[in-house]
Amino acid sequence: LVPVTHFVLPRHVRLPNLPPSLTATSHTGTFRRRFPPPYNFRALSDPVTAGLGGFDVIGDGGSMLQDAGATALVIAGAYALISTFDFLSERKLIEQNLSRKLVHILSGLLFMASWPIFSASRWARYFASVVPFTNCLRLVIHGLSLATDEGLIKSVTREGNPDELLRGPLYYVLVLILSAVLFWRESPVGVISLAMMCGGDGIADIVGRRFGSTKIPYNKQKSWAGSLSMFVLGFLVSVGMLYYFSSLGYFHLDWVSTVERVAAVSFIATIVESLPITGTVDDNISVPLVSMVVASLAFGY
Ligand SMILES: Nc1ccn([C@@H]2O[C@H](COP(=O)(O)OP(=O)(O)OP(=O)(O)O)[C@@H](O)[C@H]2O)c(=O)n1
Ligand SMILES: C/C(=C\CO)CCC[C@H](C)CCC[C@H](C)CCCC(C)C
Repeated sequence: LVPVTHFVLPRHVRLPNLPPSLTATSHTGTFRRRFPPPYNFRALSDPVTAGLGGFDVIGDGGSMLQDAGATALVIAGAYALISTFDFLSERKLIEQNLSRKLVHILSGLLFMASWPIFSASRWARYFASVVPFTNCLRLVIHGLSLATDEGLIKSVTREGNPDELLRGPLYYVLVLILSAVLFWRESPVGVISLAMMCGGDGIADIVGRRFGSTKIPYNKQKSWAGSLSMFVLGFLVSVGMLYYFSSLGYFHLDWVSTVERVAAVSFIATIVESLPITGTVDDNISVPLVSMVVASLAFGY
């Protein structure tokens, strides 16, 4: 017998007295069978479930409007973030490299944090991807010196050389696009990979440059302090972002095994970041891609 609450609760709510493979869908009054995945989370946010914590309040036309508005808002946010760090480094309130690393940490994490303001539509992830895509165009245009934007160059490059825009920053925004399109807010895999690239890799530089006097034996460019801080912050940011998305109802996690799996991903990503391969493959490629592979194996897609 199906309790009446099944029809009034938000769609994503998984009722405790149902078998794990059943999810209530309130708009039709029916139940959608989902095959339980072979891992410890249940994705709850596809077109069936809704954005903003599960309520699809405005229908298809409204979804497009919501996504267009969200895209505009996040593009403005990205512009404001870069301008703020340009202002701070211009005024010498923070050094250029710290500005670059704070942009590295904040832009991807804030981008990911903005995903719940997009609708439940299947197109929402593509609307969201427009944000890194516009930044990708911006990097290519300025990287090729087709236009000049001193603010962008100051807040995003190491030495103020436009060429640099076509390396680390460009790979970074491409990874944001890949993660949004492939994983979106429905899988822990993308969330963890971005947390490792943004939080983990970003803090390794900030801490390593300041406190990294003891170098790693196999890589004199990297330090124990940098790598340890990457492991700890990558882990904490991953768990924090997973908690954020799961508390909004996008997936359910078993926290004990999640913590173990995230620790394993953080450990392997940290090892990869510490290897003397930076000249061959950029950290903004190796760290998120390895995290994606390991998190996919640990959690399933
Ligand atoms: N595990 C790590 C990582 C980084 N660092 C410190 O941070 C600096 C920059 O490291 P990294 O980001 O790998 O260098 P780049 O590739 O030059 O910079 P980016 O990836 O930001 O372009 C290193 O020289 C080192 O002082 C560290 O001590 N330990
Ligand atoms: C310095 C960077 C990488 C080098 O390791 C980061 C480059 C960042 C991009 C130029 C800007 C990316 C903006 C994000 C796509 C959106 C941020 C939105 C948010 C709401 C601020």
